[in-house]
Amino acid sequence: MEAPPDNDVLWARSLHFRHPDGSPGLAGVALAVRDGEIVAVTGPRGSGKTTLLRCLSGLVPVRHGEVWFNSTPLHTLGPMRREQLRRERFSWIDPAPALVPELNAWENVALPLMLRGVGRRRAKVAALEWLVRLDVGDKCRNRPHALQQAERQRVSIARALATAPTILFADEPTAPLHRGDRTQVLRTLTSAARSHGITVVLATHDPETAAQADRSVHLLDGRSVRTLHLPDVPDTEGRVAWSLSV
Ligand SMILES: Nc1ncnc2c1ncn2[C@@H]1O[C@H](COP(=O)(O)OP(=O)(O)OP(=O)(O)O)[C@@H](O)[C@H]1O
Repeated sequence: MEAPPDNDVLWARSLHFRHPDGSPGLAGVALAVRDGEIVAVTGPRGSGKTTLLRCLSGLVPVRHGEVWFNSTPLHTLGPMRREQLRRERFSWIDPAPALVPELNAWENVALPLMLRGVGRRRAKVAALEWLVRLDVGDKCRNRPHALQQAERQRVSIARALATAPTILFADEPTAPLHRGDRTQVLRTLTSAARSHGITVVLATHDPETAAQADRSVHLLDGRSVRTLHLPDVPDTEGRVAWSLSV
């Protein structure tokens, strides 16, 4: 078993995955993500984006292939060690906000900080700063049921960034937002990630969202493909794009 290159924070090789009911999920994906990079995982619905993020983040066990986080082979870890790693080094944003209903907005953002040992007062200050950054500072005392869906997602994004994870996995993070708000929230997310040195792996089927990343990896039927854009071709079809399985 050979460890990945030093400057890759996340590295996967020959990644195959089948869902518990036998449905195919991934069919030999390879991926390398450098420290601090923002990588978009793109592809049509059902192409395996969520499944890939779940495998890379240790949410599901990898039985065929390798996933490395720095020099740690995630594919060899048991459930307890994977869970610990996820809690300490990773954050996750779901397409639908999942907040603790009994806690208000700032308490939701502060919770993962307090679970890491940060005192309540310091955690509250940090939570409020992130909520302001995500434009929901005035809703900090509202519980999730008293927030709109888009506001709940802003709180979820604040919570994911507040712990300054090494890697943030974001699965369609702007899906519940109004179209007009998406670019602004995504810019906040990417600029916060850049300023804090957070690596981001972002699943999206939206080309505008993918354009905010440093680089895209395209999935098709659970395989990574490389899209080559040819220079202008003088025909009525305009630019031609080829997809090659790699
Ligand atoms: N829990 C599951 N059990 C069985 N099949 C699943 C499960 N989750 C996903 N699949 C199937 O695996 C394939 C990949 O799904 P996945 O959700 O990873 O794709 P996706 O690219 O994220 O799609 P979307 O953009 O719709 O979220 C699809 O064919 C899907 O139906």
